[in-house]
Amino acid sequence: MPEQLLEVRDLTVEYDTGSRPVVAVDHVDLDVHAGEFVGVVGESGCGKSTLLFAIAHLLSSPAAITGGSVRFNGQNLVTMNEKKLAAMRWRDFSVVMQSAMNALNPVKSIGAQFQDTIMAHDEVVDDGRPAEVLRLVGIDPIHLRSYPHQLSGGMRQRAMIAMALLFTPDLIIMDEPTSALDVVAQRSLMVQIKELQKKLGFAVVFVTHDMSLVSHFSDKLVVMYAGQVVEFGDTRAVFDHPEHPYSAGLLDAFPSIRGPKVPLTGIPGAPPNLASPPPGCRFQPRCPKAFEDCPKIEPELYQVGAVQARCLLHAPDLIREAQ
Ligand SMILES: Nc1ncnc2c1ncn2[C@@H]1O[C@H](COP(=O)(O)OP(=O)(O)OP(=O)(O)O)[C@@H](O)[C@H]1O
Repeated sequence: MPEQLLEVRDLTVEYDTGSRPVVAVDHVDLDVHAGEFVGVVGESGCGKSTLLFAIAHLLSSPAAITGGSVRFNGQNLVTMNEKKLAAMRWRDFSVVMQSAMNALNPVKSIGAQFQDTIMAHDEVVDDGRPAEVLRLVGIDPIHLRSYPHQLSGGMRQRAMIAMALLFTPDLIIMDEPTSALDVVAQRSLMVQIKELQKKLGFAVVFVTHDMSLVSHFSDKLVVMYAGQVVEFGDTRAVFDHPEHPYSAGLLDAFPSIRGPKVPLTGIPGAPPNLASPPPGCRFQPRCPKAFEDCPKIEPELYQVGAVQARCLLHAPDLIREAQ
């Protein structure tokens, strides 16, 4: 078993809205091992981005971590001071956000921005490193002299990934890094991220709406619903046999590129307001398998074979009662 890199325990994040807080991340546990590719999926508003921001300690008001820990290489990022965190960001873990390509400074060349990142750390970096990381992501190093507007969207996104690789971190956190690109550019960037990951050995936590992307690229899958993890396990196991009706619904809502043509069903209704989630299981108002206990009992994450699922269908006590 590779070493444990990231250990998230009981992590809770709330947005202070003045009235009832919005609990966007609710007691989430997550383990990431060295070199692993973990996909995080779920509908819009289920807390995926908030979880990533919380892990990287990049949340700003009105969001705040109200409980839990994020241990990275054994150190708790939640209680770490900003100076220590700043030294770790880029060097030990980097973050590539959804609109990363717009995160580049428009009035500075790519090379100058790479230098700024290097200068912000005490690490000694080889002079040739900026050119090397650009080459790694398939961009001619001549573009170190280019300004962001001189690059295409895909190239800017690649440049951000190159920046994330400057110090070869142990972990790269990515929030839909390919969503602004066309399908062809999206695929080629994903293939490249995967190849780099294999070559350089970093772990990835990757948020996406796109089930086909995670099916091809991630080792482990986290399915989130209404701020909670509802299923976690090997991607293949979840795809072959989803144990939570929400995971099954998500899978049925996406077309298979190569598989047989089947009608897409989708999930009726919409995710709940996280300031006042429904009682019991949060998915029960939309669940095709809901039964009388579902609005009454809050399910835990139950071990079901190789995966974990937050569904009363797998609650050991209820299964025993039903027998
Ligand atoms: N500033 C805010 N104030 C109050 N609630 C917020 C705020 N920002 C986000 N939220 C709520 O937090 C929840 C989680 O949002 P988040 O952006 O993390 O979800 P997501 O799964 O990443 O969505 P998407 O896929 O659309 O990016 C949502 O219900 C959202 O309404």
